[in-house]
Amino acid sequence: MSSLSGHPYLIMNGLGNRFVIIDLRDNPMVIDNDLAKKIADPKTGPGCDQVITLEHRKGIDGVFMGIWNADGDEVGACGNASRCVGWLLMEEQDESETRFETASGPLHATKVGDKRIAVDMGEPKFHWRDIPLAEQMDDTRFVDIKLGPIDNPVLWGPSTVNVGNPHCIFFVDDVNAHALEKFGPMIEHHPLFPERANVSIAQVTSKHAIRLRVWERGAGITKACGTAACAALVCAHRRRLTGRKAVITLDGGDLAVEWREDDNRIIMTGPISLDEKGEFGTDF
Ligand SMILES: N[C@H](CCC[C@H](N)C(=O)O)C(=O)O
Repeated sequence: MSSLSGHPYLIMNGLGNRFVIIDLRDNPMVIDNDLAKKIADPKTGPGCDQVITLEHRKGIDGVFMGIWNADGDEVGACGNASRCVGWLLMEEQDESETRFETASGPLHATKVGDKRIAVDMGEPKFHWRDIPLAEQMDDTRFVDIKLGPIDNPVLWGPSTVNVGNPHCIFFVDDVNAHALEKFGPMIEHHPLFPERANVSIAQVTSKHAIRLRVWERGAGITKACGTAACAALVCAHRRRLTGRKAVITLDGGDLAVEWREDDNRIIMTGPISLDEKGEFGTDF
């Protein structure tokens, strides 16, 4: 099994959501749980929220974007990293749009400005089996989740949605009034979510603006989460709290999200940043 020592990597971020991006197209290798954790942990590697790879995977045309959370688990979607990978491929191909694959399906990215990328994140899924939830819930706009030790009535009745990954969104009056670092992991690991969940608190400040804070599955509180921004917009619209377009303000900055009526697809637009070019040391 080839190692990563001496292999180059990029550090990129989307609104402070930090990624180590490794191009494995010329020397394919398996990133397992332990290696992903080692890369993501700043004590043992460059440190990041997610490890991202560019790969050629058997049976898949074009470039495949691999995604591993800091806890080492491989997942199917990462909105902020999708903008970064889209930008890298468009720079490489000298194009203003590009397509690439993920475990949750194909993505289409478009350059809409200098280091500003729009990604078509596909269609949301609301059926309880598609989130997935462990038991039948007929209205996933208001999920009856037993909060148990959290026991905070303000948090009752979150919305759930799958936007390539599972999300649970609590709508609150003030995002700063809730200890997300405490109840985030409890909901992430709640038995209602067999694949766990990304957990957000959303404060709707107008028909076209949402303030959002996120506890990411497998990564904890991050400065921004692109898929959570998409999840929050579609869930807010389903609850008649916003229109189909909104600016989502995360701790790290703003994303523009639109849930198109004509084709049911979610378009997420925001900045990217290339921060560093590095090389793995001999201990990899
Ligand atoms: N923690 C997420 C993956 C990364 C999502 C986030 N970084 C984004 O920008 O969407 C999950 O387990 O589904």
